[in-house]
Amino acid sequence: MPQLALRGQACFRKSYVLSASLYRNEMRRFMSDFGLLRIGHGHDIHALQAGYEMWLGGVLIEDAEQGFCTHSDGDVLSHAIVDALAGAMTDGDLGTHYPENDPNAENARSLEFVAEFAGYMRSRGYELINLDSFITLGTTRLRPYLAAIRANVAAALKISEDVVSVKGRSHDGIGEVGRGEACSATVSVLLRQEKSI
Ligand SMILES: Nc1ccn([C@@H]2O[C@H](COP(=O)(O)O)[C@@H](O)[C@H]2O)c(=O)n1
Ligand SMILES: C[C@@]1(CO)OP(=O)(O)OP(=O)(O)OC[C@H]1O
Repeated sequence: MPQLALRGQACFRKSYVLSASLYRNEMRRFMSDFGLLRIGHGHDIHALQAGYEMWLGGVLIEDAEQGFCTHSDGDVLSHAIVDALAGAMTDGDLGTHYPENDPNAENARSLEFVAEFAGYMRSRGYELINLDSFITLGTTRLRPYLAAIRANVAAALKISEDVVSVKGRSHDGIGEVGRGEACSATVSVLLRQEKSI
């Protein structure tokens, strides 16, 4: 069993017999060793339209015959990443930080939102432990692009590619994503908060 889980169990067992203040001390010690772990989820979906480009993780999907007709570049992966980070920090969502009526966000490269938001996250004392993601798209094979997307995301977040995963799914022709009418992304993140209680 990982050391973190063992320490957690020990804290829990002791909490039965220790007073509240001793329990708090134990938790303080646990958190100063490992920090507080926080999970975040992000999701986004955009319709696809002919005559528009498709950008995912800051990479132009050149094989895509349709793209996103949105305020920004519509990069669903980048949007879902910001939402996942904001969720883990309980700090609003994409639209709170990058409103749809903000002229600066018009035609923005959404990967820049990711880089900027990651800087904000660090300034608030959080560290990103790992990120896992899915892009779901029925029409265009993404595998040739996944390595470049992963590298872009890791660079924007200033973390190693070893802790970034970007996967593709087709949805087997089912629903609007499977039929190629839309493209979606889901993201999970784990953050460590350097904070004492
Ligand atoms: N747009 C996509 C979707 C999937 N892939 C790759 O194909 C594998 C099988 O996916 P299914 O959803 O069809 O079962 C998947 O693991 C990806 O590697 C892809 O490249 N582009
Ligand atoms: C990113 C923002 C802002 O430019 O615009 P869109 O590109 O429309 O994307 P969406 O995911 O619909 O909403 C979030 C908006 O805040």
